[in-house]
Amino acid sequence: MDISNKIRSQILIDALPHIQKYHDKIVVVKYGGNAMTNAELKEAVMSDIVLLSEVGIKVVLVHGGGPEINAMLKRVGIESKFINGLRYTDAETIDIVKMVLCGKVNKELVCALQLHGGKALGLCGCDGQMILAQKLDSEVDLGFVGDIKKVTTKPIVDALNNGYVPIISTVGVGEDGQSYNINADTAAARIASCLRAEKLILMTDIVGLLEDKDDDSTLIPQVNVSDVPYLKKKGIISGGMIPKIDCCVEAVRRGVKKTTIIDGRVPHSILIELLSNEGIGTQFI
Ligand SMILES: Nc1ncnc2c1ncn2[C@@H]1O[C@H](COP(=O)(O)OP(=O)(O)O)[C@@H](O)[C@H]1O
Ligand SMILES: CC(=O)N[C@@H](CCC(=O)OP(=O)(O)O)C(=O)O
Repeated sequence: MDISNKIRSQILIDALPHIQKYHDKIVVVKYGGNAMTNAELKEAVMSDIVLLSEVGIKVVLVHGGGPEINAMLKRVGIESKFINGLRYTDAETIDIVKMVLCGKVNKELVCALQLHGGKALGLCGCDGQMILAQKLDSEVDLGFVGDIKKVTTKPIVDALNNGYVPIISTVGVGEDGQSYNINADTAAARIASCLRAEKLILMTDIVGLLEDKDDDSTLIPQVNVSDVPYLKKKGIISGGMIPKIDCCVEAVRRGVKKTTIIDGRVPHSILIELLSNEGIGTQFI
């Protein structure tokens, strides 16, 4: 056997225990950032998800779409406004959020996965009252930004049990029928914990949690959630990483076995993380 065949077969053999570990288990992937806007990376994510489903892993895809919402708001002459990382969502904005997330982005992902031979079912938090929300109570009024009151997992579980990959956009519904805009990381973490998922993967545009956010060589591969307050106090976790890490902590505390932040700029990062001995990014335990 030449060396390249040896490497090829070793990679496949290495995948076996990981496939066995995750077989029939639920893995929630929050999809966003570069991996969603770059066509090549998007293709890689779609084929990864189809591969994982074909080997019996129950993948749930929760997607973002912040940049697409910004672009559409710009087209209709509305300025995007963020407060503490959350979009100020007035009556006009929630309409655009619904159109973009539940319409355009969600259906594009459903079609893309199907083009790769997968079976996808697009859902938003309003479907089957999957994400029951209420107005987020915050110091500054954020309009129709929602706080998750309850997740009904039946539509997701039914889709999985029928062989579909549920693709979820994070617009929730209030008891009065009002739609609410929910941050996709937050929703993914809550959905993962309600599903008692084996794993939550948050894709982002950085290698993971870094000791020094400007130096990729300072990756922290594993974090115990009890160390997070210390890391925050030391100023290691800042900016956009704060809500992301909070989601990881919440997911682990609520029973998700493993939560990992991975670099969505790396092609096939989901496969490397799930099915190789290496793993990538930062894992929270
Ligand atoms: N310790 C840290 N390690 C990595 N990134 C950090 C850290 N502290 C702050 N950040 C910042 O957080 C950003 C990731 O958050 P964000 O841009 O909100 O992600 P996303 O758009 O994927 O939701 C990084 O690009 C980086 O600038
Ligand atoms: C309340 C709030 O901010 N909602 C987000 C929902 C989409 C999202 O989270 O998309 P990314 O993951 O691409 O950032 C928004 O309106 O942009």
